[in-house]
Amino acid sequence: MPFRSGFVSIIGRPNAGKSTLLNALLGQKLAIVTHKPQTTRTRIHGVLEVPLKKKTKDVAGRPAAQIVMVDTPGIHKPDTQLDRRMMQEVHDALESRNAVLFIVDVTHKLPKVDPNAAGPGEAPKMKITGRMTLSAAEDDFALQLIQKLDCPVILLLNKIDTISPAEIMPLIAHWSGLYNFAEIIPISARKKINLELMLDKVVDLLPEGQRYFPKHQLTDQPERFLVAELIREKILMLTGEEVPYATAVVIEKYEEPPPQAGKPRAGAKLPVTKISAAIFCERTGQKAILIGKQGVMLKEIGTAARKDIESLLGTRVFLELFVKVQEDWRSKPGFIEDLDWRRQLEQLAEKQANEEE
Ligand SMILES: Nc1nc2c(ncn2[C@@H]2O[C@H](COP(=O)(O)OP(=O)(O)OP(=O)(O)O)[C@@H](O)[C@H]2O)c(=O)[nH]1
Repeated sequence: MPFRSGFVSIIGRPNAGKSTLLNALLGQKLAIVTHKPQTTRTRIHGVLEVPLKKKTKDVAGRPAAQIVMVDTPGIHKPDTQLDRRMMQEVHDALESRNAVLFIVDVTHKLPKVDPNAAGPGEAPKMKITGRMTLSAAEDDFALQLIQKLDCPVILLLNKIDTISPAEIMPLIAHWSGLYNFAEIIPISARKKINLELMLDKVVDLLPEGQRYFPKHQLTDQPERFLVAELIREKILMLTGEEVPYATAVVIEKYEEPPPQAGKPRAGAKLPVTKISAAIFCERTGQKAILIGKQGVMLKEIGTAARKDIESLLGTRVFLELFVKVQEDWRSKPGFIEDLDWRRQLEQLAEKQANEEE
């Protein structure tokens, strides 16, 4: 069977489980996951190698494939310049895709379909009331987005580990009335339920083609930016209210250990990666929270992040964290552009070229 390849974007509203799905498929933590909405800020490419499944009497078989998965920020109504940037990331991720996975959280209450809201020939609109307002508006917004796409969309009903099987059928009926999905698959990203089935269906939708990335490359995002995300994840987990949303992390120094000749001796200490990172917040009050009494919070963030970074890099890590105030950075397009890891990568390359001249 000829090899297949293609780009597949994962979209859905905040907290639907996009990053959990990406990590579950890749078998490695690539995207940060927290219970707080809007954890993911930029597009992340995860490169997934899907092995050939031989056809047998009971199994339909599947060609081998490379799926470039694109995780996106949650679809939400933009309030700040940063939100607008995040939504631009979603739009970009939907450009020229082979397929889209639209993921919804089955624990959210269903919005009602309003038969009078749509004109003749238009897609049904949802009736949005009371406490469902925000989440339903976000699903509605997502539906409007996918209606403009010309690639197949698979609906993933995520978190089925939290509901009874009897509750699944009404959900399928509800969603199939709203859009002509290529497939509707109930899954649990956390418990890895139905992910193989989902991969079979995705590969089915891909064209024949060669790999976009080398076989063992897991992501297009260099390690130093994954490191920044791991630090941001700890801030999201350990601080509350506005602080996580007003925080950005920039790696200022990243010194990898020199390459080791030959295999390390048994019992030898691992080499050290030296990393300095700036944590930007918007106000001095937030800075005080991030540092904590006698630096306790910053120490906790650093210790937790260091452990994860060490397991990502496979080295020991010396991590220095600094907290800096950049007033209202979420409203400053220039600063937000500079935070984009692709932009930082360009700047680093320029700096390196200048140093070499
Ligand atoms: N019970 C259950 N929880 C899940 C499942 N998938 C994700 N979650 C949880 O839902 C929360 C949000 O998951 P994320 O993967 O960060 O969601 P996201 O859609 O990437 O969120 P944003 O980055 O905010 O857009 C986390 O607490 C996950 O552990 C699932 O299949 N079952």
